[in-house]
Amino acid sequence: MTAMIPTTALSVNVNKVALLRNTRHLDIPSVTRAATLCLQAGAQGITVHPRPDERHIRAHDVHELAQLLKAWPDREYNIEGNPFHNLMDFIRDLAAQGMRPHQATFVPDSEGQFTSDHGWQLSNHDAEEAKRLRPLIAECHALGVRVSLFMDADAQAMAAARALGADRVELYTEPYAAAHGGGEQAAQLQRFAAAAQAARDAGMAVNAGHDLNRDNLTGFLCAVPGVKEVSIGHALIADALELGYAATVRDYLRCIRDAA
Ligand SMILES: CC(=O)[C@@H](O)[C@H](O)COP(=O)(O)O
Ligand SMILES: NCC(=O)COP(=O)(O)O
Repeated sequence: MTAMIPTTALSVNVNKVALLRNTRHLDIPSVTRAATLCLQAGAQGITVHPRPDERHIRAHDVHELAQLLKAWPDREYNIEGNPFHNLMDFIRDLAAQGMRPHQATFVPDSEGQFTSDHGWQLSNHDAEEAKRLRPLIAECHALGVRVSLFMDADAQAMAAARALGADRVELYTEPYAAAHGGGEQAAQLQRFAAAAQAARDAGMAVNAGHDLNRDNLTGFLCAVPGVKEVSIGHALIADALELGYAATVRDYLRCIRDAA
């Protein structure tokens, strides 16, 4: 099946399928089967965030999904994680085996972090961290892998992200999701729109993710036009428990289309 190319690509994060699978030694539910069903339903990509504690995605999942994505040449594989922990090893291994991901999303999580809750802080006092990121971004580029930096919606920080060589930023959308439906929603959307514009002005494309769902996705994309990719996991997999993968993915694609 050929995926439609909407303005915004949907990358399904399958972490939570692995989380459920890991509670037994039976290999169900299958992570690769979940990814296949999402791709068959039209998702434009698959995302994983292999955390160092392997609470959900494990090393073999990263490799099996890379193998699977080879059979879907018009779809993208996005691997998220902290490049100072385990992420670079995955990227180097996959590239050495001819299965490089399309995109690496660098996330500043600590080892064992509950879930991602902030983007990179690239202000002057963290110059040391920025210095360590630059060569890793260059290494990804040399391997043919696009780099996206996970960032708070701070317009002022976008030039610094670009100066490190980032191709994209992924805007951390939890503050918008938490404000959705309340008095702060409009102000949050303004912040995100300004940050997205600043990123584009600096020469980067914009991704978004964290706690996006069927209720808040269309509103976000209407207020923040031009987002290249949304990566969605927790809510989408929860919806799939009720609706099935295919119906769920189709409904998220509808949410994206409704914003176009
Ligand atoms: C960077 C980001 O927002 C996602 O990777 C999110 O953190 C998913 O991770 P968990 O599924 O471990 O919560
Ligand atoms: N980059 C965000 C992601 O992959 C999924 O986040 P969530 O939908 O699980 O909150």
